[in-house]
Amino acid sequence: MAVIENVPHIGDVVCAIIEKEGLFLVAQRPEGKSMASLWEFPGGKVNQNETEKAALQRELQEELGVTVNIIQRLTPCFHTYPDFSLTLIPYRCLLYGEEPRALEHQALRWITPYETGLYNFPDADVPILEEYLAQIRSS
Ligand SMILES: Nc1nc2c([nH]c(=O)n2[C@@H]2O[C@H](COP(=O)(O)OP(=O)(O)OP(=O)(O)O)[C@@H](O)[C@H]2O)c(=O)[nH]1
Repeated sequence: MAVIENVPHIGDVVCAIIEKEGLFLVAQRPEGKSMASLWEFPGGKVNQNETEKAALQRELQEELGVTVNIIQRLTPCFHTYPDFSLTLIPYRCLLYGEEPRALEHQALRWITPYETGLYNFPDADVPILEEYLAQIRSS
């Protein structure tokens, strides 16, 4: 029997997989927020009348104080949590040179693809990580 999920949809959330010299950036969500201490890709909700790319650059300025070079949109992931659903839209990005600062996160880490298993990510990130890791392994 099909289960009908009846939770609010928060809309589109863009996130950035920022790469540097074979590493990529993960950011730890702050205490006191939902999914505290999980590691995520920096980003946030797309506002009305805002493009995905503009939202991504705005969020990265707010959270990390950087502007990135947006390289590639990966496959969006629609996911339902117990209390809300979202569409998480990932972009591969490169840095212009500035070093990201943890303006809103507990911590930032540059990790190798091999270290991914050491970090706990929100469930919506899992298929995104799988697609990204498959891409870089085959390149
Ligand atoms: N930035 C980001 N958000 C993610 C990821 N995975 C994931 O499920 N999310 C969820 O997407 C939403 C992002 O919206 P937001 O950035 O505007 O919200 P927020 O961190 O202030 O959290 P809040 O909704 O608890 O206030 C959050 O509910 C967050 O938990 C991810 O990799 N990056």
